[in-house]
Amino acid sequence: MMFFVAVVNFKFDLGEACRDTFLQNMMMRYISLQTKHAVSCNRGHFHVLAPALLCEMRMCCSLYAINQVARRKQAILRPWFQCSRSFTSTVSTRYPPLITSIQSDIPAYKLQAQPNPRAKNVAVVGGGITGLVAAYNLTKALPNARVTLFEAKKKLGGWLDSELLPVDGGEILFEWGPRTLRNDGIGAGRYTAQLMAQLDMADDVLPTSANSPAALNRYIYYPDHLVRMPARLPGVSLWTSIVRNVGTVLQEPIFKGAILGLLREPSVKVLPEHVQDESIGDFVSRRFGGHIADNLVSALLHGIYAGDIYKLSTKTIFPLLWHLEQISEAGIVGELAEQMWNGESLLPYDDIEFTLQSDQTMNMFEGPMKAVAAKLQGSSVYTFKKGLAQLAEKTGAALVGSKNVEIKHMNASLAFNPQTKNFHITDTDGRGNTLQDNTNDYDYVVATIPSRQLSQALKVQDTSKSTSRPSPYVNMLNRLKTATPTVNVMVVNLFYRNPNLIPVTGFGYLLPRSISIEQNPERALGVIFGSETSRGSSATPSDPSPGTTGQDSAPGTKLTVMMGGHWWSSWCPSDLPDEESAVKMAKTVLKRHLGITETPVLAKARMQWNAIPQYEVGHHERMARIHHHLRREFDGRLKVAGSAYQGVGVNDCVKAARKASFDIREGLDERTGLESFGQETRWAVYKRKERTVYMLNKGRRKGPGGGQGGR
Ligand SMILES: C=Cc1c2[nH]c(c1C)Cc1[nH]c(c(CCC(=O)O)c1C)Cc1[nH]c(c(C)c1CCC(=O)O)Cc1[nH]c(c(C)c1C=C)C2
Repeated sequence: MMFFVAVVNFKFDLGEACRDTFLQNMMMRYISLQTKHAVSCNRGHFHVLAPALLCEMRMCCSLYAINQVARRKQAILRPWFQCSRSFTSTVSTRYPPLITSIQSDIPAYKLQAQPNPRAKNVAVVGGGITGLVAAYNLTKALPNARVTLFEAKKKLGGWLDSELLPVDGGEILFEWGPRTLRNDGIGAGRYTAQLMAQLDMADDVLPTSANSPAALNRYIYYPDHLVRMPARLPGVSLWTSIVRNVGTVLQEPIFKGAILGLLREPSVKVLPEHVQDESIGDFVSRRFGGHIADNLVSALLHGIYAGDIYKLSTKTIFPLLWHLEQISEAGIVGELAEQMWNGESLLPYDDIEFTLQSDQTMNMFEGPMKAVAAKLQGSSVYTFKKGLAQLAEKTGAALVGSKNVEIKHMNASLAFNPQTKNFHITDTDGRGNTLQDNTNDYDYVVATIPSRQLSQALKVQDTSKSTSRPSPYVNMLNRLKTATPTVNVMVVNLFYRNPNLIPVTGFGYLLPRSISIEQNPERALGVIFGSETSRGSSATPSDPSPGTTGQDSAPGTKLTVMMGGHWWSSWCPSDLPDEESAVKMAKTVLKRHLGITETPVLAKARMQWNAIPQYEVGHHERMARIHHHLRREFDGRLKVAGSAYQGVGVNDCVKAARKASFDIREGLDERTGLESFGQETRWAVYKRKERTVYMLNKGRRKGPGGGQGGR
């Protein structure tokens, strides 16, 4: 089945007339009449989304008619008026269930017959999950090249850190970093699923069913008790669910102002065009009210970034909301409701395009892909039997088994030679002093370390030292140094003998910023009911050994308390609690919030310094500038990937690693990993029922065979 989508972009500059809503409405009605489709308008741009059964011919006739009107109106719509059909009928077809390959009628991107001949020696700096996956993909994409992975620490895997500890009657797995992966089907998660297929990991997967309490029951602690967030209730009818959820919303103080906020949202004024970004706190307060921002959204952002909503960027973290505000007449809520009603969601066009391009390299994994897809079917999140670190271990093991890979445990320092376009990498002591200089030169480098570390690893060129003004190179290093700040999170893992310790079932709970200091002097961000999320979907309440999880062989209750994050950003490191005090603080939190007084059989804390990058207001522009610097200074031979840049989730990191290796294989030297920040996001519509992706594009794209993929 083939669907057409046409987007008509009227662009006109009316001067004062642009503010004339009557004129705009008149035009919208006319266009709508002609095209028989809904029209939206934003600052003089009219958008017509005309999907499905409308044929090209009729669309063109309508466009012709619109052009005529536009010309006739020219007298009124001075000083100039331009009507253009910017893009029509890019098409894709079936989107398959889960993560088998996408089929598309988009003119196929032609993979280079031979991999990039310039890429003979490639270095990957950083042995976290991004570095491991980048190196692994490079070995596949460039079978004749040498790939060297540099990691300063003895251990590979970075933040993926799962520890198996003995207790009476078995073993318990504690996670110190991320603990689950989101099964998002068509998002970044598909790359992780493909990696799992490559590594033959289907049997290691522990899925959490989307219908399980762990997936459906999410709580926020406010003001002094747990409040279940509205969602379908497990095991009851839809109507009962709705009635109970409405009851909760009307009764609980956490939702104060929420209904009014949603109702008045469509009438909220759009930000002036010159505003490039806004904090999530300000954005949500402006459109929905401060209560929603402080009580609900701040809790959500604690669970992902451990960050401050008044610093985090809306444009980077919620690009869709940012976009909808710009384009929608009916407000964000109306727009989202309409999309939900139509069974649609908007996705960044470039993401879909990359999926289509890179999927061509994945066709050989049909069998293992199906096994992974079957394992993930119906799950919301998943982990592995030996914890999330198993993903890093398996990737590392595949690298060790690969002939063209070498792993060097050293502090890499990089110097670029613009003449040869090579990087010279040396071993330093971390303060810039060379320890050994026995490494090769590298044609490409994938840097997966945080931006601050990268600025230290890139050697300052001699020429810049003599001048009084900092050179562009030094400017770049300075930008990198401050590009992405981080927060520290104290992670406390506890294991109790009693399997029925928690008063509710679910994923856990989060604490919003609005919680009083009396209720949270420890600055806890959230508590995870670990036994629930790591149990796996096969475990049921009727299991012979209740409380025994897929990861843990001893029955009991596993909890994780997370503290600090942005709350501690302004604290002096010496004022932060040590790990012993942190365990005590976590126990106090659990006693106050959940009434737990039992002594855990196992309790361990670890301060995760600089654990979570913060995409603060202006991240987009900062990354765009760094992209231009990297291109200019290194001719595209340095690509960046990892949580400091394109997304903090493991799925995002796996995707960024895949993209870096793809770009090197294809010789796309204009790309640095940050190129998407340098351009306006284009959007595609995904129709859930038809499993179809409609490509929308603002700018004209080159026709079949020419220019796809931004080459
Ligand atoms: C070390 C603490 C971390 C906190 N956030 C992250 C880490 C590593 C990173 C993170 N957490 C989540 C995401 C969203 C995207 C994703 O890949 O799923 C990211 C990037 C969501 C999340 N947060 C918690 C869990 C168990 C999950 C995943 C599962 C789910 O959504 O169901 C718990 C949690 N993480 C942090 C806190 C304070 C917290 C509290 C309960 C900080």
